Amino acid sequence: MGNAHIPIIDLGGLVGGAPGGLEQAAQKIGEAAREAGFFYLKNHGIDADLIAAINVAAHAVFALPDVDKLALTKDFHTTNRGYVPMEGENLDPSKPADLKEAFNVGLELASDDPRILAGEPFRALNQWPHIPGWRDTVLKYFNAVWGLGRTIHRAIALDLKAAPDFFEDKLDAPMATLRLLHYPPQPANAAAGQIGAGTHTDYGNITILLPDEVGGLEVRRRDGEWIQAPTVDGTFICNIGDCLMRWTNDVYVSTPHRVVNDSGRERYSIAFFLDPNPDAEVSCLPGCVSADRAPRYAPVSGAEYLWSRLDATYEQAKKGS
Ligand SMILES: O=C(O)CCC(=O)C(=O)O
Ligand SMILES: [Fe+2]
Repeated sequence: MGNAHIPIIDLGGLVGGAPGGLEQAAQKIGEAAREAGFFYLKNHGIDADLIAAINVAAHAVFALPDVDKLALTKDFHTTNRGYVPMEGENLDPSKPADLKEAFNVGLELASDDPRILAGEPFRALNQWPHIPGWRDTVLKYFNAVWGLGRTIHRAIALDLKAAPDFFEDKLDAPMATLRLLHYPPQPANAAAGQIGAGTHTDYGNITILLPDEVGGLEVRRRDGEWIQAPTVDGTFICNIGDCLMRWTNDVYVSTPHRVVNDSGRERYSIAFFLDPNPDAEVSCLPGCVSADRAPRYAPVSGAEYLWSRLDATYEQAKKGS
C-alpha cells in the first residue's frame, strides 16, 4: 500500500496570488475531488510556528486531569463544542464506540452576540480550558485554516463553473469545527471492530487535517481496497465532505476513511471541518447538472443538513453507554 492514489497538490500559486495560480489549483483540486476525494496540500501558506503551537495545544488539553476535561462537556450535544470523552461517539454506528477523545471549538462569538441571543442553530459559546495562551493559539489556528478553506473554495467554485466567490458568503460565518483529537494505542482487549475512528465520510464541505507523524489514517479506494494515508511532512490532508458532494450533485465524492492506531504510540491529530453557514442554501450548482445528471437532492439549509448527520453519530454512542 502506498499513497500513490492520493495526489499531492501544490497550493503555492493559489495562496500566493500568482498569475494562473487559481486556474491551476482549480484543475488539480477538481480532478482529485472527483477521483480520490482526498489530497495532500503543500505550500499552503500556514506558518510552521503556528502548526507547532497547535500541536502543543492539543497535547496540553488532553493531558489535563479527567475532572477538568469533563467540566468542559457541558451541553455538548446542543453546542457541538467542548470535550468529548473516550468512546463518546461512533463514527461508524454499526461498530463499538471510537477509541479517541476530542475537543471541539466552533466559531468564536461573544456572549451578547445577537445570533446567540436569538438561539440560532450552532451558535454557542466555546468552552476554554484554563491553560495559559491556549485560547489565543487555538483561535489563531482556527482563523488560519478557515482562511485557507475559503481560498480552496475559490478554486472549487471555478472548477464547478461558478464564480470564484460563489462560496464566499456561504462560508463567512460557518458552522466550522476545529477538532483536536487524541487516540490511545489500539489496546489488545478492544471489542471486535473497535478502532480509533470508525469508517465514515465527513459531513461538511471540506476537511483540512493535520495528523501527527504516527500515521494510522486509512482511506477506502473506489475499488474497495483500503490504503494508508501516511503523514507527509509539511502538508495537510484535505478531503471532500458529504455537504459539498450534495452541492455538486455527486460530481465530487466524499470518500470513506477510518483511523486505526496500531503504532503502539499515542496519536494526535487536528481536523478542521468546514461546514457552511447555517442559513446557506445547499442546492445543486448549475454547473453540476446536465442532460444525464438531473438534480439528485432537494435543497436544504446547512444547519438542517449538519444536525441530521450529528444526531446519527451521537445517538449510537448514547445508546451504547
Ligand atoms: O484523526 C484523523 O486522522 C482523522 C479523523 C477523522 O477522520 C474525523 O474525525 O473525521
Ligand atoms: Fe473524517
